Amino acid sequence: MKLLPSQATAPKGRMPIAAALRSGQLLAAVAALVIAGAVLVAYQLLEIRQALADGARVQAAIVADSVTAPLMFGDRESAQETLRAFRYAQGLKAVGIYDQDGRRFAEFSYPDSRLPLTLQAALGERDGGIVVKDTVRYRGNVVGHTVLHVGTDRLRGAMLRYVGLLVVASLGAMLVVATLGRTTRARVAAAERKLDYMAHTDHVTQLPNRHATYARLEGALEEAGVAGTQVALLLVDLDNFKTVNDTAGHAAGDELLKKVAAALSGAVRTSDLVGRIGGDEFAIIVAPVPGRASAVAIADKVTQALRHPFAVEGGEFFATASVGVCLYPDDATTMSELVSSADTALYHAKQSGRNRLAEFVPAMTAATQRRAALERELRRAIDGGQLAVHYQPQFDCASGALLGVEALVRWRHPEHGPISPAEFIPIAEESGLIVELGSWVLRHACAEVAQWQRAGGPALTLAVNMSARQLREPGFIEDVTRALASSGLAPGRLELELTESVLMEDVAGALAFMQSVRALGVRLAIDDFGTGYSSLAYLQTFPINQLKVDRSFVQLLPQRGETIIHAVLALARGFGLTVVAEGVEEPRQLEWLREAGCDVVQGYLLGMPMAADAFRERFLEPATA
Ligand SMILES: Nc1nc2c(ncn2[C@@H]2O[C@@H]3COP(=O)(O)O[C@H]4[C@@H](O)[C@H](n5cnc6c(=O)[nH]c(N)nc65)O[C@@H]4COP(=O)(O)O[C@H]3[C@H]2O)c(=O)[nH]1
Repeated sequence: MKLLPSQATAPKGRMPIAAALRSGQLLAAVAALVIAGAVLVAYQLLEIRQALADGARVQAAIVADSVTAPLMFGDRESAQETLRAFRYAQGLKAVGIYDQDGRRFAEFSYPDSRLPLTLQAALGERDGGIVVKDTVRYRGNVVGHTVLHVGTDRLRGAMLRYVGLLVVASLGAMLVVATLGRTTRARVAAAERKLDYMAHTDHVTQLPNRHATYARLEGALEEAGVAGTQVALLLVDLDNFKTVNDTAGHAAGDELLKKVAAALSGAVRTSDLVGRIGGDEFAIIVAPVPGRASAVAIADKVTQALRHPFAVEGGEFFATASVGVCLYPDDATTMSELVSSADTALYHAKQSGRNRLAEFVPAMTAATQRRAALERELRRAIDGGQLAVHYQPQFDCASGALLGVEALVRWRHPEHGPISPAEFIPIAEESGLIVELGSWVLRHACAEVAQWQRAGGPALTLAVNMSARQLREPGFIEDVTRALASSGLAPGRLELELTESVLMEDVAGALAFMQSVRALGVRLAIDDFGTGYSSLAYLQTFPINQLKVDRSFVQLLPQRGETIIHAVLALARGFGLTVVAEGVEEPRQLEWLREAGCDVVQGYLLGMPMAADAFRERFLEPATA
């Protein structure tokens, strides 16, 4: 299944930013409007009430000024006439005049708002309205009082209009805010979707990235745990992706990855998930899977899908893959265990030759752990003085004279004791440590062999093994030059041994490398000859000096293997090369080789690989004594 990044990633229980923003903004806007509205309404209420009271006070004062005479002369009619002018006054409920003793003298009022008979009662009576009083004086003496009673109906009406206006204004403002907010939110949501996509998608292949793939695996395991079903995890590692990147460039590498992603997606069902979890590593999750046989069948389909060449800019490339298969819950019960077991199976698939698939079996774990530990410790061993070079003598087959030595690296682990090069050299090759290790062996052996000669020993040829990785290392030729210069060993005394498979991996590269080596005057030999698949035509092209017949042929002698060795010897003579037979363990093998005309011999019969001191003692000191 192509994982939709948004699906894969929306974390449970978390509100997306846009939604949170939307509800938060709305609440804040409503709260702000309610508070501001309440403050404005309260303020307006006080203002209007104050204005009504002020107006009533002015009117009371006017009445007081105009009723002095009627009061003094007891002219109720004139007073009444004066008050009648208030029939047009808006909001007024009653206006009255009281004499100096506080008795009602005259009044104008509406029927339901009659003023009481006494001033005291009139001042006490408010009925929610506003009551104001003024004093009527004549030459400083109080002659009466005026009282005005103003209703608050107008106040209510004004407030209702004001609140209505406020609500309309607020709704308008909210509409504007909502329109602007919708645009902002749409932008935020789009940015959020983009971020989410980028965070969970591999930008080269557009497949779910490592994070999204493992999130999906976690979900699949949870579901399988509940439903009681099985999940298969397939880890797919491209075999030679680095070479494509190195030789054709990163653009071609990216294009190849895209095509591989499409091929993988095409090889599985749409309900399965394909993700890219590393540079050249993909993961396939099949959930649910009926059983182990189905998982292996899918893995097989995946390797088949990558068996054809892919056309990318810069040529056609093979992107064969190794696949590790692991099943939940049979092989692992947790996600990390499942991933690590699938990784172990992948490692074993690679070990057993590329373009393979391997199912996880528990026995794999111990071997892989040891390998990982050895890789870690080998790094320390190179600088930590745990390595040594041992020397195995090589002799002239006819005369028996010592001609040279082969340098063979040894690792004495502080806890595990000696570890075989057959175990740690492949680890060093895979991890790239071989570059550092090989250059240490080269420097060390050149210095030691040159020193023997300076001490009076014979001029020996030094054979040093080389791995494919060193051949591709740009600084290797400088390493050789430096080792020769610092040791003083003559270039013609150094011989680099390359295996057939190393040469055939990249013929053009190997040829260029060999020409640079030969230009230094250093010799070249093909190691383990006969075990690879060298085309004889290349023997003519490669500037080599010597063939080393593999010990598996020598050990068949004298009853079997004769034909092959005769053929090798004839071939070498034809091309002007010398032949070394390695692995000579028995006198009759030596005898046979001598009679057949082999040039050089090496093997336990003639001398085991030994430490420098032991070698000097046995082979050099008699000569220098
Ligand atoms: N059965 C038998 N074996 C014999 C006899 N004579 C020699 N041998 C063994 O055969 C191997 C010869 O080395 P190789 O084919 O280059 O194979 C080497 C070589 O490929 C690699 N190697 C060792 N040292 C280095 C090194 O410094 N650099 C690199 N790149 N590879 C190395 O490790 C391989 C194994 O090395 P060793 O364990 O030292 O094993 C050595 C040596 O001890 C014999 O008569 N009988």
